[in-house]
Amino acid sequence: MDSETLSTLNNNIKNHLPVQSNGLISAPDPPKQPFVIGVAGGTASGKTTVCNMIISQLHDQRVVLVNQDSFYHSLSDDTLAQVYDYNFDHPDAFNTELLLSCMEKLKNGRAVNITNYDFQTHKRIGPGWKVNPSDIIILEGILVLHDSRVRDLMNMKIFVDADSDLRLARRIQRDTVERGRNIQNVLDQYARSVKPSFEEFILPSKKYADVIIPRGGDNNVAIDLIIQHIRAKLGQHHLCKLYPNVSVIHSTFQMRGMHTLVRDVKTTKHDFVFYADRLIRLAVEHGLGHLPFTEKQITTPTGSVYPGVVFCKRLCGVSVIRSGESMENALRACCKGIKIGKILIHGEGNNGRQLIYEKLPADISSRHVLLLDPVLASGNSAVKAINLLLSKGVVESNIIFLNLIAAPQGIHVVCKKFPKLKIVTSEIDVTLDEDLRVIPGMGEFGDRYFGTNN
Ligand SMILES: Nc1ncnc2c1ncn2[C@@H]1O[C@H](COP(=O)(O)OP(=O)(O)O)[C@@H](O)[C@H]1O
Ligand SMILES: Nc1ccn([C@@H]2O[C@H](COP(=O)(O)O)[C@@H](O)[C@H]2O)c(=O)n1
Ligand SMILES: [Mg+2]
Repeated sequence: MDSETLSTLNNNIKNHLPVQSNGLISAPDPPKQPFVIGVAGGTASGKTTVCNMIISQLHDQRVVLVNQDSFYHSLSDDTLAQVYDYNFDHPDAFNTELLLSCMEKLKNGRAVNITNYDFQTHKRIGPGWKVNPSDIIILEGILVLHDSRVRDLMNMKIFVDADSDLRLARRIQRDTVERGRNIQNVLDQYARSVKPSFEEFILPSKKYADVIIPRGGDNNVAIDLIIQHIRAKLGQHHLCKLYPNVSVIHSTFQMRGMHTLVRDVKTTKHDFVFYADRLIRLAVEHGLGHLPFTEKQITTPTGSVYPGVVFCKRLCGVSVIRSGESMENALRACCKGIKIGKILIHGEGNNGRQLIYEKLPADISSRHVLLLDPVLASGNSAVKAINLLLSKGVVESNIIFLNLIAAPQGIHVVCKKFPKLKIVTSEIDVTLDEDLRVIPGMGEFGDRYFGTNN
């Protein structure tokens, strides 16, 4: 790339990002994308039944269901003449390109038109229905976990499992009643293409599932867990829309696994520290990603020019004693020689919080501050700590508040009072209990981390 192209490229990037008065470029916020759940499984395993149960129990218009059936290719008259040879369970039976483009549009906040599919005429039938972009998209169908491009759109992958004899029995019953078939048609099609394709394409896709639901719609425990998870996601989406400065680290099942260990009351101190440290490191890295940067072109050992950026240097950490101190090592590991200040606030419940101790860098007003506290509960201590930083001259928009978990109540309190500050957390919990403890939470973080609990 010549330097002119490079400079045009840099200017193009720069023109789309907020540039501060000091020339620093602010890191862009990723768009808040919907949470996509894929539900696969063999025919008549109960996919549609499970999805309908989830949707009716959620009773929330922010959830939308998209069926892979709507993307079956319509059969031409020639193919229709030999429909008994046609394999409706092969990946090629679907217009996956169209499905991908519809899902991409929905993910990017655009409405799409989706046609219905008629299992009797084997054709897509118009005019279809308008699907609005929603916070949760459930994509259901036999082969939704088969294609890696479709899988990559998903945040959660479910496989509905059911015994194959039961599936065949249900299919015979359903297809003779609802899909205009007779028993012989169903049995022939099952032996010729449904069963072989299940074994070749559908069953192997089970390995990609994050959650397997044995016994389909009869498995109320699994369905309840999924509903709880979706409710938590909906609450999170609501808060992130309300407060654009709240950033929740993208949830992966690795992260959920770490949260499961850290939150589990049975986890030993050793494991708690190990997994809390992993989560803290992620929160710190994510928080650093929100700092502004300056551009810098460098030359690589191959003689090529690389349009790089330089980290923001005027940084400091401030830990809220004691649990915030658990985050200091991760910050030091990421930012060599970083200055770290401390604040101790005392007080419980809704009664006034008191500042007991503070030790902050003398030049803190000219720095970006990473405020460290693993748990944001009521927000009372956070408000006290942030007010102290502001009284020292720190610019509100230069504060990034790093947490592992945050209660919605704490987020409301902090974001309403300090709309320019950024909160970075790895999970938003459900609520606070009457003692202002985060629920489900992880208990007294400091005690568990430093081993001072009983
Ligand atoms: N748990 C269940 N108990 C009894 N019948 C069920 C159950 N789950 C599904 N069915 C029935 O089995 C048939 C296939 O279920 P469906 O949800 O359409 O499966 P899929 O979408 O996986 O093909 C339907 O007629 C449905 O009513
Ligand atoms: N024209 C068609 C299209 C599909 N099928 C069968 O439907 C099954 C997928 O739907 P499920 O609700 O059972 O998941 C699939 O196994 C196809 O064989 C069909 O028979 N005719
Ligand atoms: Mg179905």
